[in-house]
Amino acid sequence: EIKPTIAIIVAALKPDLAIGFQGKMPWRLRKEIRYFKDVTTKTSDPSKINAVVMGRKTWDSIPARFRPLPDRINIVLSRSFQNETVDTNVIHANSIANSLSQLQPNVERVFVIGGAEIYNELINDSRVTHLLLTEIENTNEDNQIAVDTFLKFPLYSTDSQWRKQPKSELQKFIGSSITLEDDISEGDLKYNYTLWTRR
Ligand SMILES: NC(=O)C1=CN([C@@H]2O[C@H](COP(=O)(O)OP(=O)(O)OC[C@H]3O[C@@H](n4cnc5c(N)ncnc54)[C@H](OP(=O)(O)O)[C@@H]3O)[C@@H](O)[C@H]2O)C=CC1
Ligand SMILES: COc1ccc(Oc2cccc3nc(N)nc(N)c23)cc1
Repeated sequence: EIKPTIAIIVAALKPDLAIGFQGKMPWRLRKEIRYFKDVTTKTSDPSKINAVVMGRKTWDSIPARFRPLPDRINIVLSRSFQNETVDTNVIHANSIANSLSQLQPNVERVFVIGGAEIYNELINDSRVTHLLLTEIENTNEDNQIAVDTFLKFPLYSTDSQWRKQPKSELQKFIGSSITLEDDISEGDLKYNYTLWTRR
């Protein structure tokens, strides 16, 4: 059967690729959150739906009134889950493999949305072929951002198998209805959307 594309989607602060602080995101970037919602929700085939995969701790930290993330299948991973559909659009699974075997045929793309433990495992899973990384930079060295959680992604080493794609490839991947701005600034933070694929 056709296998859905599996993409990691994450926003990280360069150069150490920080993503969290005390269980939450270290920043709130309005336009970036809209990009996340639009990219993970939009399908090219209107009869299909996308899925988002997250760790149990990330699910637990979504306020109950805001979960499941709307208009997407929500897959939650926990080692203590059986593999079952627990609610409309909510699937419990104890491995990414099992969660993928439970997907209906109308799923177009699968997005891995966090958190740290899930990211750092799945970046090494060959089924993950795309990385949508929002690269954030702090333009104010006098105002350091508190972080305590990092991606362990081998992106910048010379022998890395991940290659940053040109912006045109990112635009193709997300579709022309989503506008890609460059060097977006919100407060002290400046960020760019990037697409990486395995070489
Ligand atoms: N900057 C960004 O874009 C994002 C940042 N984050 C940040 O990440 C942090 C949360 O990440 P983290 O604490 O690592 O938690 P996660 O959300 O990664 O959840 C971890 C849990 O997922 C389950 N799990 C992990 N691996 C597997 C596996 N192989 N099979 C089955 N279940 C598995 C386990 O659940 P159990 O214990 O039940 O077995 C584990 O405790 C927060 O700071 C959050 O803000 C999160 C998303 C996006
Ligand atoms: C607490 O629950 C959640 C925490 C983080 C999360 O993921 C994101 C939230 C907001 C913006 C996000 N931006 C990018 N590029 N990637 C993500 N995974 C994002 C989704 C749910």
